[in-house]
Amino acid sequence: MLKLHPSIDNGFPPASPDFQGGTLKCKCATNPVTVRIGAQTAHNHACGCTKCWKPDGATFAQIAVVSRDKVNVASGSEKLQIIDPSATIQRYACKDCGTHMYGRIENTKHPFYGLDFVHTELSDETGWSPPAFAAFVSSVIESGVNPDRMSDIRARLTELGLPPYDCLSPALMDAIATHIAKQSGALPA
Ligand SMILES: N[C@@H](CCC(=O)N[C@@H](CSCO)C(=O)NCC(=O)O)C(=O)O
Ligand SMILES: [Zn+2]
Ligand SMILES: [Zn+2]
Repeated sequence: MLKLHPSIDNGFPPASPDFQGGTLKCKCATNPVTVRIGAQTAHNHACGCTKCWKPDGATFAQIAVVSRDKVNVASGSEKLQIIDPSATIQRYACKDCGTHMYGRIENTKHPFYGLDFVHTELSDETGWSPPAFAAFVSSVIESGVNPDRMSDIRARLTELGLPPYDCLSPALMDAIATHIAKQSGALPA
């Protein structure tokens, strides 16, 4: 079977009603970085881009957003470093194991400002929002996936209930464009 991501390949449970979050833990056996997420996530998706963290051997990342005020580093903050300070999403990773613990947008004008990006499979809790689409699918080629595999990859994503897109989902792209149009004055604010 074509493997995309360990939390996606066998299907995924639905979100639990009233789920209140959980604790993300990096892969270090000792002194792990832990991050408390105090709310349910939204817009969970598989992401094929080169920037999102993927577990060993995975072709896709799984990534969701949550309000930045619900994200708190609980332990190991001294091990966190920003992978690329110039990136739109500043990804805080564990220096020792490389796991990305959260990604933060500091540009207050960005459509997603206020939302942090997190990988909920790093938590032991169940009940997180499941992935609902696949983003930046063509970008897996940038990581070395043979382009000849793309139709099988898209077919498998579709079979799993994750419509494949080469940027974000239409709903998110519309939300981004609406935000930009309101900023420019093309639409009323
Ligand atoms: N082809 C590029 C695409 C990278 C990209 O634009 N990634 C998106 C989605 S990440 C989560 O969905 C993005 O918003 N990136 C901003 C950032 O990473 O700072 C590639 O694969 O590298
Ligand atoms: Zn670690
Ligand atoms: Zn990504």
